[in-house]
Amino acid sequence: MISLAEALALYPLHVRPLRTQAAPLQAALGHVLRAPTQARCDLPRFSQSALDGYVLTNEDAAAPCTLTITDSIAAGDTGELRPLQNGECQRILTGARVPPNAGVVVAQERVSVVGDQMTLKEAMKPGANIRWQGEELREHSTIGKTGQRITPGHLASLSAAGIDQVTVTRMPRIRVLVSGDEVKPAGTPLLDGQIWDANGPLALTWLRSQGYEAELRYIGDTREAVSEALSAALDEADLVISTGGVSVGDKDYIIPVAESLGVERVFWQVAQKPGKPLYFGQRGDRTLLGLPGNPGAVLIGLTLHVRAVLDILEGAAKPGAAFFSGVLAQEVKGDAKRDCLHRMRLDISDDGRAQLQPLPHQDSHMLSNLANADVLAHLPAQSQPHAAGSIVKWTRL
Ligand SMILES: Nc1nc2c(c(=O)[nH]1)N[C@H]1C(S)=C(S)[C@@H](COP(=O)(O)OP(=O)(O)OC[C@H]3O[C@@H](n4cnc5c(N)ncnc54)[C@H](O)[C@@H]3O)O[C@H]1N2
Ligand code: MOO
Repeated sequence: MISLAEALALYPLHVRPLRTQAAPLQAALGHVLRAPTQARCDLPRFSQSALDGYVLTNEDAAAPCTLTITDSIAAGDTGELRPLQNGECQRILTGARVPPNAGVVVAQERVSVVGDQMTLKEAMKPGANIRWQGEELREHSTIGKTGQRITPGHLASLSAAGIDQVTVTRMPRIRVLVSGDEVKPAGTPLLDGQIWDANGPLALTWLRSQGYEAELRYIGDTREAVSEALSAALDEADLVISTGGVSVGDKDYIIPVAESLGVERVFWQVAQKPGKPLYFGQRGDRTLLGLPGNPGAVLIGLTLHVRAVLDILEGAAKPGAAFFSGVLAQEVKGDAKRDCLHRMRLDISDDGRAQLQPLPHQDSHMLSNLANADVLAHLPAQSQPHAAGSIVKWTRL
């Protein structure tokens, strides 16, 4: 058995990022950038007004004055601009280009206008209310680094800088195999000894919530069924996620069958609770994560292990779940041998402290507390209890 930290450290040593491809920007949301992107223009692209008002020279704006309004410039006007003369100003709208010798823009609320005469009542600071060309960034400067996952805001900033195509990893192909003779899809009538499926919905909707699509297959507990399904999945997918059948029971076929199909084991069994009998193996560039069947173990498998593998496949700079610190609100029993991953409620107090409220029903066959849980707290292996008030790491569920 290896520690959770050791398991997470092994993924980057074995999983290789998928090949890259050019993608139109709009299709790149949620993908990881695999080459830096450079702005194709200064931002702002040209010096422009920040307000609806009047544009004048710095000399005229240095003292109260009355000026003649000679021109009007709107956002989107592309014609030649007439330079300002002393004693003159121009009407200007937000986002419009300023004339070449513009000094300031004054908001229309701060002046009085009679006919074509504009009166400035008080002196203005040079440069006021103009968004200067390149003040945010310069053409060719980097606005996206290799390894960043593209968010809507990042995508918008790339678009504003003239980037319409980016280099990203293609989306990983994922297959989910839910094993167990007892497991039936929700809605199916059950016989004694059968249960409704939790792992299939958990895996598929977790993947969808992270931006991935996957195909799901149910497999019965025979060597032949497991072999046929695993073989097909390993042929088709970059990542195969199975649930169940990885412990020591008579019908736990996932590992022996995978290895008979050429999968090489990297590890089996991680000192984590829940989810101890987790399996990680590879056949060439294909990865198999065999998650233990208890739904609580699947939750940890997805949040920590699948997350890390997907991030590496996509070339993310910081693979794996992001952890933050919080204060444990109540004492929690320790486990001498395994790191515990507890589902908790996160409260941010008025003084800004992240308080973690442990929830009942943490056993690995239980999921009902997820109706109230926001985070997974990582409680390192220790025999003594985790004291109320101690600082622990947590990640979002
Ligand atoms: N002698 C030992 N027995 C077990 C050990 C051990 O170390 N020695 N480990 C236990 C632990 S810890 C876990 S976790 C489980 C994992 O076993 P498997 O991966 O083989 O999972 P299954 O036996 O197939 O299922 C476990 C449990 O989960 C239920 N299950 C399975 N699939 C679903 C599903 N899709 N939806 C809802 N529930 C599901 C299944 O009915 C079982 O109750 O092994 C322990 N045993
Ligand atoms: O590892 Mo199991 O998920 O503890 O019950």
